[in-house]
Amino acid sequence: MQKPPVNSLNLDLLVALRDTLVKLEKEKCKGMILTSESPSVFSAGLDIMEMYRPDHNRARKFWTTLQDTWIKLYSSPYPTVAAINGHSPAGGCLLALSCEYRVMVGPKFTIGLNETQLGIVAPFWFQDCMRNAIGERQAELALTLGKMFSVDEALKVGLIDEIAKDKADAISKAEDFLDEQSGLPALARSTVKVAFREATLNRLLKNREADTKMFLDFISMPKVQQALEMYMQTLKKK
Ligand SMILES: CCCCC/C=C\C/C=C\CC/C=C/CC(=O)SCCNC(=O)CCNC(=O)[C@H](O)C(C)(C)COP(=O)(O)OP(=O)(O)OC[C@H]1O[C@@H](n2cnc3c(N)ncnc32)[C@H](O)[C@@H]1OP(=O)(O)O
Repeated sequence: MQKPPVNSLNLDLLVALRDTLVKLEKEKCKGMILTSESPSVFSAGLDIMEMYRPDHNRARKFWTTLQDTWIKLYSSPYPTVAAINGHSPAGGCLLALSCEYRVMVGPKFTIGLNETQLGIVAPFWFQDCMRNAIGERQAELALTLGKMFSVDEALKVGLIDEIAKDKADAISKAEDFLDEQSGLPALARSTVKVAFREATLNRLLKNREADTKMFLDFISMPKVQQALEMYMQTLKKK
């Protein structure tokens, strides 16, 4: 990802990500490493400006493109690794959680689904991804608190799989994971992957329109708009 300054996921970046994932699958990609060009941010999550005083049609397109991107990434037949070389809050954490393996550069960055802290709610499929990675108990704690994990905490709870000392080390560890996968029969590998992920995927696939409506209704609430405005101001003042 290369959208300065913080790889916030706006409609344009989501379209680019989705189209890349479609292309990789078509071209029978053997494996993908998702990382960031920024030295300190993997992705700042959803672009707040897409949710603040939105145009209804654009907001709908934004959300359905996010759903498409997640479905493609989460169900990709080829192996996927997130080389998390910077902070990874909210939607950034979702991208990392949707890969099969996570290597994060330590020690100073943070990762987590922090939505509760912002007065918004992580959608059920964000929550499912966290639950699948760290288990029911830890996911409930993390999501109710909107906890941002340090790299050490993330490893301990199973949110990431390995710590790297810098980006090059993270890429090298990610390549080791892909090398290991490349020795396996591809169809057997992807069938097992999709079987593990099917229930989570189907939950969104069967409820896409309801999920979209919930998002649109949620961001139309004056209280949510107020919370987003205050949050944007805090970020800008900083
Ligand atoms: C009741 C029923 C409910 C049902 C629920 C149904 C639906 C749910 C509805 C909605 C859910 C929506 C889900 C949202 C998930 C998200 O992803 S929300 C986004 C959360 N992201 C964050 O909280 C991260 C915020 N950013 C940061 O913490 C920091 O920027 C950083 C990533 C740690 C980097 O810090 P750094 O110091 O390097 O940079 P700056 O903070 O100075 O930022 C630079 C620049 O970028 C702007 N910016 C940062 N983050 C965002 C963002 N997410 N979107 C837009 N813009 C962002 C920041 O304002 C600075 O701008 P500048 O001052 O103009 O340079």
